[in-house]
Amino acid sequence: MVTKTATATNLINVFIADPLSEDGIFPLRQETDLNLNVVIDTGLAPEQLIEKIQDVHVLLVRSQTKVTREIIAAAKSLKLIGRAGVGVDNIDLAAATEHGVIVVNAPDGNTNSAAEHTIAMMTSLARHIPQAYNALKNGLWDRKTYVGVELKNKTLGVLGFGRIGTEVAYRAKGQRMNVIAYDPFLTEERAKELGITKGSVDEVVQAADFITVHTPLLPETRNLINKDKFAIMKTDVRIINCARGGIIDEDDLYDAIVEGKVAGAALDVFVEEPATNHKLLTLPQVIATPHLGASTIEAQESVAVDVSNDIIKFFKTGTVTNPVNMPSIPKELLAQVEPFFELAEKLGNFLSQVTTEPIKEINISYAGEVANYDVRPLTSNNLKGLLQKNHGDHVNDVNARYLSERIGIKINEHKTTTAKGFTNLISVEVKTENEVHTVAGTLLNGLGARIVKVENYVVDVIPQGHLLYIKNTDKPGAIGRVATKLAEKDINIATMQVGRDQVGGTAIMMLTIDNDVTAEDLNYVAQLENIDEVKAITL
Ligand SMILES: NC(=O)C1=CN([C@@H]2O[C@H](COP(=O)(O)OP(=O)(O)OC[C@H]3O[C@@H](n4cnc5c(N)ncnc54)[C@H](O)[C@@H]3O)[C@@H](O)[C@H]2O)C=CC1
Ligand SMILES: O=C(O)C(=O)COP(=O)(O)O
Repeated sequence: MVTKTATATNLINVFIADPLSEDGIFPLRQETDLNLNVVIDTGLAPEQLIEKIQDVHVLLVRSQTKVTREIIAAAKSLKLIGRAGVGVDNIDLAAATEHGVIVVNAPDGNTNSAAEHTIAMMTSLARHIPQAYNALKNGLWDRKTYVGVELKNKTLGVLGFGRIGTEVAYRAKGQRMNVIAYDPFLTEERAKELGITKGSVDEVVQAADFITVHTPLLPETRNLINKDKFAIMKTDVRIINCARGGIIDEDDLYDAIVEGKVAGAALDVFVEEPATNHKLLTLPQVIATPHLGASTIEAQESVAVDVSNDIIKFFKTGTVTNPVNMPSIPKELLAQVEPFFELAEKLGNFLSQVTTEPIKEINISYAGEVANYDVRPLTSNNLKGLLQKNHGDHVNDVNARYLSERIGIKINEHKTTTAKGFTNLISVEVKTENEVHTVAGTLLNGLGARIVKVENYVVDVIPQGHLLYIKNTDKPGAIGRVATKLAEKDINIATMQVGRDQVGGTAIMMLTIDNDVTAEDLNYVAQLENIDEVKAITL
């Protein structure tokens, strides 16, 4: 993933809107190559935040700050939103993508803390520790009310078997529990390897004595546990939610506890937070913490270090380690496709300057070695180049595909192994209502990028600097006349390539020139005999 980077001298305003570990943001504090201006201002109301982030390039949050569409739209200079944690349900990802703002999170840093908190909550729930503690603090030595249940030999149902779900399962096995889990990505082999059982959602909730959820909050996981699921659970089941409020239907959970189906629930998260006045908190069977799953010194330091490092990496290299709103490019793939990024972008850029009507369709063909790779990042770069003419800096890898589709461009990618004598060849064709244009480029071993075909003509042009694209009728004298006219305008030709379809037919000239040309210069050349079209292209 490569996007436009700020230069080292640019001031980069980093705004921290939620409390982060000071040790965790140490990488930002000690960064000297970048000109970072770090401001910490937490607990702001949305209107205050909107006012303060107009010139902010990076917004750093945890789960409290809701990064809404309005906030993203107000932050005109925003390039990156960093989430010091896992869940990004507090960030409007669609709005971020549309605005070309990359979102990064810290997926690994709080896994252990969240898993430990889940186990602590399960144990507390089984043994009524918070209730007993509360009674004793109030002077009550009550040993009868707080008789608990053991974990040993009980079945723990885990819904969502990602990082945290897996860590919870390891620990539950240490408590000698049986584990049954559901996750769309959990395979039979993996389950076997871990000594757990794989089941469907219904099989999990039916078999379990304790149920813990560890999915993200998504449209598909909202109310994953609802009254239909409570209906098929064992009586006296215990429920734990240290993931997100909303995965379990709160009203249905309340009813299931009151009806005596559910023996108790341990909740770290709620649909509305802060949840100080929640009806579930009135039930003695419910124990709760105020979203503390990730609140350890270690996790907070770790997640803040991870996002801080990603911010620095982004502004230095244009790449990030943990992107959320675009596919992450694995290291090996990045090494393979990165050399083609610039070529792909320039081919798109070239076509945007040749085309005079709105583009309706783009056909990108990858041939030779490059066709063996996942070429989606290259297509993004190509589209970025294509849209830059009209969208300028606003288009980047994050939103190039989205913006192209939004303006109705049909995107087709093809792969073929035959590259017509080249090791690699990227050919791009754009179609408008009345026009079709093509360009193809390659990377020459040790020599860099070359445009090797424009329309149907074979050329050999370095895609850099100022180019003139001239269409003419293949008649003697055309080349000389163009050269003379340009010289009259003090425009120096660095290189010139010519091609034609047949003797006396249509021909093209591709010139690289040392300086930019004005519209008047172009007209001057266009009026020459046998010259049909003159276009200036800057790459
Ligand atoms: N209470 C707290 O402070 C914390 C809460 N969390 C929450 O925990 C969630 C999980 O975190 P990780 O394990 O690190 O994420 P993860 O991405 O490693 O795992 C999530 C798993 O959920 C699975 N999943 C998605 N849709 C599903 C569905 N419909 N049914 C079953 N499984 C489904 C995914 O396949 C994935 O394996 C986060 O999204 C976040 O909301 C995370 C850290 C701290
Ligand atoms: O990482 C997550 O998803 C969490 O829920 C942690 O939230 P927090 O950063 O503690 O507000």
